[in-house]
Amino acid sequence: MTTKDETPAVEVRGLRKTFGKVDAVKGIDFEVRPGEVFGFLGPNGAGKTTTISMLCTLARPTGGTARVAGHDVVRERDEVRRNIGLVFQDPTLDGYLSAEQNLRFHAELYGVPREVVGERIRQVMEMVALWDRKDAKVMTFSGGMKRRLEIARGLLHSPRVLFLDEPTVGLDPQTRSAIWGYINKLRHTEDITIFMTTHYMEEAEYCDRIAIIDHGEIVVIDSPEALKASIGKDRVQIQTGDDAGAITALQERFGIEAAVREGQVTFAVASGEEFVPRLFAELGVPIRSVSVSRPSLDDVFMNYTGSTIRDAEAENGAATWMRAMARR
Ligand SMILES: Nc1ncnc2c1ncn2[C@@H]1O[C@H](COP(=O)(O)OP(=O)(O)OP(=O)(O)O)[C@@H](O)[C@H]1O
Repeated sequence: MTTKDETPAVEVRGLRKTFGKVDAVKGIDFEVRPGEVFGFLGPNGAGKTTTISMLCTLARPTGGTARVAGHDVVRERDEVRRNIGLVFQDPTLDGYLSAEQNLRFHAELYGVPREVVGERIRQVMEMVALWDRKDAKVMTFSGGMKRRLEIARGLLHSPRVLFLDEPTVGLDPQTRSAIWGYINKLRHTEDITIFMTTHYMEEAEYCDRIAIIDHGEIVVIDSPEALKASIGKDRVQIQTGDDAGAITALQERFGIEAAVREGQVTFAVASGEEFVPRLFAELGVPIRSVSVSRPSLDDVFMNYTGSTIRDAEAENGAATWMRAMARR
């Protein structure tokens, strides 16, 4: 029998952070299991970076506790730091050094034993497909290459938990999907837990579990599949010759609220495919086409927070701007 360490990789109880009058994180609780890819999904300003900063010992909690790799982030800061790797939004690579020199510098900081450092550098650089560029100065790298190098650097000292704050923000879709390729590969090659933040729905899909965070609070935590299933309804979109008539008929005959979205009459219904034959038989308005789709994480976010992630970002952006103006 193998004895697997089941200490949670991250354990958070009542964690809070306030900045003056701003309650950035309002007392959150969650656990991340060893080996999980766990995502924090929320709009800009939701409190994701503040949470990750506390977990990485870069910001001191106002209240509550957090343990990472079994160590308290306030009382055992050094142990936490030894056990984590960080990839943050702002790059901290030295552009004048080569890719390999950047990693050597980091290896010294973290006390990676000399006899293994060369091999380990090669291993992590191969993982992100940068080994053939090891001698190039980092200032010649594209944004995507820099992010890949940062991931390699974050892994160099074989951390137990890798923290990624918006790992693909600002990158083009192709590079984003390449970065995800590397992250997925990691789960097989390294014995590691990954904690990441994102405001991209499609990225949250790659996580084993996600916590949806809004206004400093966790609204719900589960696997993307379970969250989508929890909505319990499919999205049906129809094209008709008479949208207004179709909306009225849906209300009168089926008691369904529908609206025009993206140019099509759209509504939610349990077991969409089974509903379609009834729709054709009973709507009384000609239907040109119909599509049924499973709920997306967009629908999940909307269901649990009452707004779309984009609307929430616009609202948070306005609030941040107003606070900044008030401080002037
Ligand atoms: N140093 C600070 N001083 C004052 N307010 C802050 C500070 N850092 C964050 N905040 C505020 O705390 C709230 C949460 O911010 P945070 O950066 O954690 O959000 P986020 O979800 O990570 O968003 P983003 O993706 O934009 O970083 C916001 O209202 C923000 O304005």
